[in-house]
Amino acid sequence: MARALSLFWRQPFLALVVRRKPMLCKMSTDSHARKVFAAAVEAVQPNSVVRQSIERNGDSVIIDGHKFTLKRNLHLVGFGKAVLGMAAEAERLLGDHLVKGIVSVPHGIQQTLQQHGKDHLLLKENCGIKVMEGAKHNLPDADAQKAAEEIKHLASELTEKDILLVLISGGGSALLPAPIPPISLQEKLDVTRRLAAAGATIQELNTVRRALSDLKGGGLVHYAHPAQVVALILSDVVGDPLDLIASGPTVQSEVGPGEVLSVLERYKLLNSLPASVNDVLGRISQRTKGNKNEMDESEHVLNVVIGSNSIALECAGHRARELGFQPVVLSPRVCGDVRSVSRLYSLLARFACSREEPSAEIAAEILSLGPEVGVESRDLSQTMEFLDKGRTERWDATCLLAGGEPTVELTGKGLGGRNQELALRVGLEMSGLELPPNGPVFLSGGTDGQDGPTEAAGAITDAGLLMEAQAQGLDINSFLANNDSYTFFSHLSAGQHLLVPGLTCTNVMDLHMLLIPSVPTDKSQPTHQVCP
Ligand SMILES: Nc1ncnc2c1ncn2[C@@H]1O[C@H](COP(=O)(O)OP(=O)(O)OP(=O)(O)O)[C@@H](O)[C@H]1O
Ligand SMILES: O=C(O)[C@H](O)CO
Repeated sequence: MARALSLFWRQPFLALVVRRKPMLCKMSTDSHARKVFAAAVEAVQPNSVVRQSIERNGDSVIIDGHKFTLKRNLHLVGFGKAVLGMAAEAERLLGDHLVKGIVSVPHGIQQTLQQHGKDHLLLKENCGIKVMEGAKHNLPDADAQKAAEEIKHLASELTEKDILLVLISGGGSALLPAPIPPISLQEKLDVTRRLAAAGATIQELNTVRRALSDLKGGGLVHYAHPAQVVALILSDVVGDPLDLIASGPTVQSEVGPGEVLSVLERYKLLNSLPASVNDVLGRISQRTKGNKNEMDESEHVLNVVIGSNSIALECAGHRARELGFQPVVLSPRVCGDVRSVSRLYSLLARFACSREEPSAEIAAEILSLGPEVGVESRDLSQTMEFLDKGRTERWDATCLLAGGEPTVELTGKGLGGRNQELALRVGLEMSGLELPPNGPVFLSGGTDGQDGPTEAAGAITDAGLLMEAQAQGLDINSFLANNDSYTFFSHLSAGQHLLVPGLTCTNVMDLHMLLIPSVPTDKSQPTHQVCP
């Protein structure tokens, strides 16, 4: 068996320190999962990521190893759901050199932050940064368009002596709408809505948005030229692609018209586009990419990712270690259909908890899922190697962490989100397996604190889910068929499985966690743990 597995694993064993701690019961594991999730969210708070990325040194500032001289020449713009807290911290650190600023933030956010006691993420009155709220329900609207116009105006007045600090986070696309004339805001919105409804990914959506917008795809840099542009980015896209996060206003788009047209064709929109959109797409086809102006403009830009899913996973790992788990990070790029993703986690649970050597078939199935769920074979192999070591060396507990953004194909009309649906599916799949009764526990949560249109961020499940649901007269499969995971978890055990952290003020996609207890390899040993 070991030989069979070694065919799949090419990476050397990781050096590990094995510690002995008391075995965990399921209730405490559940609370540990919540603590680890909280640490992940804490690591990517907008104010702390900005604080960590800006080094102030008298009248100069160092960002990502680059030094800039401050001479009352700093201007600030921002757009995105987490940008207010980022701007508040930037103002605290650099406010004495700030000339003017404008941030475009979600409708109602200031009031919400106040109500949640998050005053440290709000800007002081008269601080020189104008806060413009818009994009109700995450959709571009006239208010967001006005903010985009003011941001464009601010950028276009800058000279080579100026620095433009650009704060970017998820939701930035809707908060910076600047359709290229003659496209109207409504026409642009209709195109993106139809693409989204047809199942286009965020990469595809933003490929099209960039082509129809004056500020996206490097447009903002164009207006700010010749000023120095420094963009601090909180990433909410798998793989942190600079040109796609908030549709890349500070990154010259390398994508030609062919790619834009092929997205529109893929979702059968090509023959039903408004004349204005066809007009703009036609003009883009004639524009030559990589011309001298664009190269000059790019030389004045520094783009830095200051917060991401990887950073959240790293800090989650530290917290897990403090709580007595051996952490292992699978990948920050988990995506694909929620069914394949749930299959992956239930297989990993089975693999880790096997009382005998796990079979080569499980390992092979895990590896075969890789391409569907966006995880490299190397990462899967390393993780299995780690889990196998934990199993054979009888570690007290292991914490497998991953992140990303799976997708749900909506077929029902229920209330739920991809995290709750994933947790429900993993719980259901684990219920059919022979697993120790004290674990594993699975958590899936959106780091923004909101999973789909629900007040929960996600849910926590384990192998006892099916029995628990049956005892309470809840039929998991009918809830799943109706995409009604939130309703299911609200009814189950008075909502105890729901993860409800409230407003987190950040967003670096989702976090997945599998907490795996120590598994006795000797069959004679009991597996039941009693909670104190
Ligand atoms: N009833 C449901 N069950 C399962 N998934 C759902 C349901 N309703 C919506 N979703 C999924 O939730 C996702 C939208 O979630 P959410 O509102 O958390 O946005 P998001 O993708 O995290 O965007 P943002 O980064 O802007 O917050 C969509 O992918 C959608 O398929
Ligand atoms: O604003 C957007 O385009 C999405 O949140 C991805 O960054």
